[in-house]
Amino acid sequence: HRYYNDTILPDIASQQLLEFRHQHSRPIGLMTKITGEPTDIRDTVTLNTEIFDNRNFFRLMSHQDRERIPERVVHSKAGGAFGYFEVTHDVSRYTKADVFNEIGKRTPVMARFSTNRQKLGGNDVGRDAKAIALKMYTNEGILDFLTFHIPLFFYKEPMKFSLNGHAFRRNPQTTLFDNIMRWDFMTLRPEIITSNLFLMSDLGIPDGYRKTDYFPLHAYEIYNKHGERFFVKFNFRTEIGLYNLTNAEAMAIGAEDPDYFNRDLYNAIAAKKYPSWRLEMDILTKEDVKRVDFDPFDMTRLWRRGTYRTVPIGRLVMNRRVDNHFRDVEQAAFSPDNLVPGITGPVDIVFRSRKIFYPDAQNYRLGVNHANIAVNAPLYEKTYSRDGVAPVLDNMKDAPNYFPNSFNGPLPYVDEARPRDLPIVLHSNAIDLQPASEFYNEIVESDAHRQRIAENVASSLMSVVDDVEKRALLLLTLIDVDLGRRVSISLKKMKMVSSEEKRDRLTQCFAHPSQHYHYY
Ligand code: HEM
Repeated sequence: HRYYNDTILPDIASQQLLEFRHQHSRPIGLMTKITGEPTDIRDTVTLNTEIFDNRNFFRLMSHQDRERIPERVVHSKAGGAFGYFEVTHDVSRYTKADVFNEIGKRTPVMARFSTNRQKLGGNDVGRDAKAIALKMYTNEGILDFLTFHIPLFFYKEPMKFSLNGHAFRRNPQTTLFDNIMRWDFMTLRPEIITSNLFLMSDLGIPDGYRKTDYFPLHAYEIYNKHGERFFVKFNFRTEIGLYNLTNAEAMAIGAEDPDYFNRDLYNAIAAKKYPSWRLEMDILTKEDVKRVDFDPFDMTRLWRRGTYRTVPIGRLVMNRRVDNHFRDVEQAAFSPDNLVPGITGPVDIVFRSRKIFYPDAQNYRLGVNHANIAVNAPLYEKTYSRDGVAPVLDNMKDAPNYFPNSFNGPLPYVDEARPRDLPIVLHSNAIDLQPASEFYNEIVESDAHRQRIAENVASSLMSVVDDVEKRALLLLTLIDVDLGRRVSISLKKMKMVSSEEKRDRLTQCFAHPSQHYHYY
């Protein structure tokens, strides 16, 4: 705690303005219009003046009208930081990617830490997928990893992005999170249940962005300089350890400080407790892929233990706060398709659709030249793309704008090692509850944990109509009879609460919408 006059400032984040004044003992310069004209002090007020003659007023106000750009359709709320990635192990046997070769090599990175279902201004501590979007400024271009803190994805049918997104976000009339919508959709598309059981478990609310693992989820194809290919899943393992919040802790924190995750990230870096992760990859060879008895490209399931080997690659360390959130975090544009030689990328249908939709969203949100915004810019770039809305930077000046040309415009190179064909992956559309059952029986470590999952599920079923509830109980029983039984008993107990108490609960739950809505 620091004192300022009589005010106690609770943490480093609250001292940001004091820090600024500490660094600048005098005003940092003359105030100007955005065109640079110095502002006369008479133009800083309009009272009793002719407003149209004010040389400052219109530029200032019309700029404010345009301060907001569209928020991301998902992962709207976030914090960010800069840092580096350092190679600790030689993985050149598996990939020729320059960024992962040469022990000790450091690559600058930027990360955006977000929560999936909250809008800007929402509550960080919701029971929700947390994410890191990581941008590596490598010598061979930008390499992005978009990750979730749970190790599998909601669905394998990309069309579900929009429809699942609607069902799990806000009711279009009430604007509330709506458990009927969620359970209706989930029971009609049961593959979504596995990732949601993860979210209902103790792993569902990590204690801040630093204290959890992150997974890019897809099986990526990578190749070495001899053209040999491997299929890998990358994992970012937190070095500080896994810590989660209980429902009660999350409720209490969320009521006090909905920005708990962003505050923790900011304060930790300021206090030099740098968040860090070990990057490793689980590897299957081409032959393994043919041999295993599950679909390794299906993002709704985990690779079965014992079928792959894990190899460490390096360390990710976030050691610098962003100076300006809008400039560096809101304007950041990530795409899983930002890849480098040595990493061909994922081959599944979800990835193939993501390739299209990230640049599409960013062309809308930031404009077609979003790669020219400082935070997105690669170390080196020479293209034949031209013009469009700002920023165009030098727009490749007077270089030829067509290709091929005989006038020394930029030339392509030959990557001898790059595989010539991509594997074609066809997925089964059968409903497979095995991943959910595996999670419940093999990954969840104790009966007490199974009981907490059942109670979280039951709590979310409290406000669901009978026919959907029946379908949900049937689905849970099909996953595992014990899960169905536990949820059913918990639900009955919760419903037996006297009607007066029940009214109180509901009142509370509306007063703290996070209890039944955000937390699921
Ligand atoms: C069909 C599948 C998916 C589609 C169509 C999709 C689409 C999108 C879109 C349109 C955005 C907003 C981009 C922007 O405005 O800059 C976004 C953000 C994001 N997505 Fe996905 N997504 C999909 C699956 C996934 C998966 C599997 C992951 C994680 C492994 C993921 C992680 C993220 C993250 C972390 C962000 C936030 C990026 C940021 O911080 O700017 N998404 N997604």
